[in-house]
Amino acid sequence: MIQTENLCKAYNDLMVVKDLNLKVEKNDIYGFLGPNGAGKTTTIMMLLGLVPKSGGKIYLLGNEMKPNNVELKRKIGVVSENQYFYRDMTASEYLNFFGEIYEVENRQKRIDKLMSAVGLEKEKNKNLGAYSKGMQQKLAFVKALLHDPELLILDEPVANLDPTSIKQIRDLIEEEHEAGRTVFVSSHLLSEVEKLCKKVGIINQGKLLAEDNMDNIKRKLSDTVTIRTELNQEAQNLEPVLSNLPFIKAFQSKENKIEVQLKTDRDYRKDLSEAIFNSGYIILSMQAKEMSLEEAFITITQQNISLLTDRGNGQ
Ligand SMILES: Nc1ncnc2c1ncn2[C@@H]1O[C@H](COP(=O)(O)OP(=O)(O)OP(=O)(O)O)[C@@H](O)[C@H]1O
Repeated sequence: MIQTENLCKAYNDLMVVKDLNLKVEKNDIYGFLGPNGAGKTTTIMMLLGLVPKSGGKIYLLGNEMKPNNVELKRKIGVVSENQYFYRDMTASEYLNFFGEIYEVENRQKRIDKLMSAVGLEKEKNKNLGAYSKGMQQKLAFVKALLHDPELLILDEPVANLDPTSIKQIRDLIEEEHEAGRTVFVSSHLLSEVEKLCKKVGIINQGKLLAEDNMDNIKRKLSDTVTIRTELNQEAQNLEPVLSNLPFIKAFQSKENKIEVQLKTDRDYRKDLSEAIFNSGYIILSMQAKEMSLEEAFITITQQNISLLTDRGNGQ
């Protein structure tokens, strides 16, 4: 759906995107992440043909992207940080204007459905000049989806939104994804990305450092997983038993709760349960404390760790 090969961008002598090899598959919801100034917006602008690239290739929907490829652009829906609106038009006039240009079938029905999905059904006759930032952003979503694009490219799509609106947009993205759309989304709101995206790409200083599904990224970053277990009685005799097991790297207990660090070369939870049970304890609950996307993001970007060495792309 989106593939870049050694994509580069230089402003004067400064390389801000360096040999970027992205791969977004059909029907992915792909989170494109990176610290401020990492090169996300520049990359998105190049994908859309709005900023010329300095080198490399871009393929969208299987075709090489050329800035004047109008047919290809029609298959893409875009929400960017700064949208331009005609302030004197009502939302309804604005959407009908674009609906006509895109030749959207059942236009009014589609507009009504999308406006109601983002909670703007009662605001459709209001002038856009009177729309708040959040309302403008939701309207940008409606416009992006109006023509049934195959690919959605979203740059900070929920930046101005309140929690209820964020959920409306998340639900809408999930619904559109289930209808077969591929979604490429850049956002600093990592809790949202974590809820929405299966796969993420992380860039830092213009270079791709990681591109994988979230679980693989977390696993690659950590050689242990923390398991918290609650037992039916105080864990006083367990330490000598568990500390001797080769798959346990650390152990601590307090009253009837224990916390162990398990190796991650395979899933050792069954082995742990058996060892605890054979020592005469009953497990009341067991939880894995997962690394959050935020922890993974900070580790990768602050230490500039590349998880891509196995892809042989030299990054
Ligand atoms: N028109 C421009 N001229 C010169 N340098 C630019 C221009 N646009 C962006 N840059 C530089 O390119 C780098 C990447 O910027 P970009 O906006 O792509 O980052 P970003 O990852 O989207 O950041 P943020 O999360 O802060 O929006 C930054 O160092 C920025 O200063």
